[in-house]
Amino acid sequence: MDMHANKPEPYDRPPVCGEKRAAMSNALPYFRQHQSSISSMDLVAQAMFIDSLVGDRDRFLSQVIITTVGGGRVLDPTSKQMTRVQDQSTDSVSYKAIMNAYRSKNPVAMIAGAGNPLFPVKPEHYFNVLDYFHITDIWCEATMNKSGQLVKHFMVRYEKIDLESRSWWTPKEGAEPDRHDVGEYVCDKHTCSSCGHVSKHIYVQGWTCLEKACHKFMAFDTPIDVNDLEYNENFLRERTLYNGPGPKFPLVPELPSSLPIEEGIKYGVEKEYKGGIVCPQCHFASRRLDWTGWYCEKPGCDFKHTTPMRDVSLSLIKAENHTLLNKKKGKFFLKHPDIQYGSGEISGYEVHNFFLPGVSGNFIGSVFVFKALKKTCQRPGGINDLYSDMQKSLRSGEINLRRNPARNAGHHMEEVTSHFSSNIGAHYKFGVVVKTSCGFDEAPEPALEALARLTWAGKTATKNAWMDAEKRGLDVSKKSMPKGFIDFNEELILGYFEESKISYHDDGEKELGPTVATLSLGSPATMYFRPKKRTTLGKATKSKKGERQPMLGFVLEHGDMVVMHGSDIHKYYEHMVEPEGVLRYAMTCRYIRPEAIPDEDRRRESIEKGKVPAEWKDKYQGEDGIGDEQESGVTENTMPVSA
Ligand SMILES: O=C(O)CCC(=O)C(=O)O
Ligand SMILES: [Fe+2]
Repeated sequence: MDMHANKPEPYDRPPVCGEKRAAMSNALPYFRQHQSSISSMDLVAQAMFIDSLVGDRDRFLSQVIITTVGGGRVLDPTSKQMTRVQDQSTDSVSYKAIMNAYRSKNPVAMIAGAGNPLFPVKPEHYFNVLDYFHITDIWCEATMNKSGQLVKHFMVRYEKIDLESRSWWTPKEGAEPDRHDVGEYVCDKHTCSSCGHVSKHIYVQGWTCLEKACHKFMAFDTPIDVNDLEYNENFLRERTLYNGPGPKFPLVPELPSSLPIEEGIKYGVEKEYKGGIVCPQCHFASRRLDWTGWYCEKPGCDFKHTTPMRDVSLSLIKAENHTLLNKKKGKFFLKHPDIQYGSGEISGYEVHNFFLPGVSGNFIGSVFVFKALKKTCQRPGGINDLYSDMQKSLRSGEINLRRNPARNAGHHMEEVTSHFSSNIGAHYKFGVVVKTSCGFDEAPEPALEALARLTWAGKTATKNAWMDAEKRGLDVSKKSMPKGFIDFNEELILGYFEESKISYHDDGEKELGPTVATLSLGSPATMYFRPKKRTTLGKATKSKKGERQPMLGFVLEHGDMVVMHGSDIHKYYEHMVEPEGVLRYAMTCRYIRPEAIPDEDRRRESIEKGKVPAEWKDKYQGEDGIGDEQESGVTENTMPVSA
């Protein structure tokens, strides 16, 4: 913000400001796009973000803003600057959205970035909502680029709709500059004798036809340098009577309401509760980072907004399951022929096992899906009770989940994960850094209950994978899939609101042990595995990026557990999970090898916090005591070899 150091203080504060683009997009319905400068709905511009890309004829005045229509520039490899090498197309989404907003007189919210050198005052934050504007002019002009090429591109003139109140981005001291009323100045227009097109007298150098197809386009009476064109003062001073529709959205949105939750219509985890808010105290845009509510992200502001959360009932979960299974046409598996498959029943679960091939002809890992039978969910102390305890622990704050930076941490383009998370036990980082909240000795009971179940599933899967492989004569990698099971020392709890998901990733930090086990609670989800790009596995998608089609996919229902056994799974494959419903939890246990943690303090802390209290270690032994004699009993009649 140094470039603004000598600028005056603003007259007022912006209606909305912020430091993160995502916070602005989350909080403002008219600015949903996370990247481009124009936000549109149904191809009509709703908001325009003006930041560092400004041209010589851009203006940032009190009531008028002139910019180029975004897009069409390319990076010049020598100057490292964005430049135009060809005429701007009228096919771009930006052009169409702006043209449609012009034709329908749609109000456009202007948002200015602190990267804009024309900012007339000193902005306090990076993102600043100015006001609603309407488009008064769109015209084509030509400029000479650095290579001496004449290129045509489009300019837009925006005028503030409310000409009465003083613009906040004018200097605090003195009268409002460039303030004019409708009718005070008029910019003259002329009709082209050649094409009949009417153009305003925009440049001080003289009138010219602005119809880009006309042979008199940009032809002036006297020879001029197109790069030296200046605006005719009357073009800047003219004010236009606005008679278009009112804005679709208020500039400052209201806080999400508790009413639909209290009235039993909503649960408080629907997508509208994952959006951002604008702090009514300081106008700062804040993201929903915490499970329990919104906490103003402006340092020093203590505003918080929470809405209640109702328990998501099992009957809703059942209905969601029904919808998803219908969509996936029943019991859904996507299985590539190179994947070896077997199924059976173990101790209250229907079990499906998939052996994943590596790149040298053998199998490098197994994915076990333990599908909980009805009685496994319904019995006292079963899955349904655990689900209900989870909801209680989250409501009370005993478990606190948070969304953490996934990309560009600390930068104004920072993006956080779609899900909320919390870590227990050893340190585990997988791209996203989730601070360890506590050790297992102080962990909340639902987390320990999940750990006990996952430990059993992990042990059962590890053992069965080998027995099954031997029985079927499959060549499996001993190195990737060790025979013994190593007790877990870490648990990651994830919470998904409606429309949250975890995109393709692998779990494989170098500290990661060979077994990863996840328990699903609540809304159903689909899980997919696909080979990584640089492998020779699977089939390519049509996308140019070289991505592969998924080789394995299945539905995860309430109470199901997935065990991935084999470190090379994370080397050759990535997985993603997409819930279909309003509320889902996933508790994942891993073994983090302390000796591989480079930082000594973290290593020591991981050893300490990763210790599981003895009473929880082998607490769960499957259902109905069937698993009591696991050593001999489980595998006999399970895992029949099938297609
Ligand atoms: O939500 C899930 O079931 C899986 C989550 C996951 O892949 C992870 O935590 O790494
Ligand atoms: Fe994962």
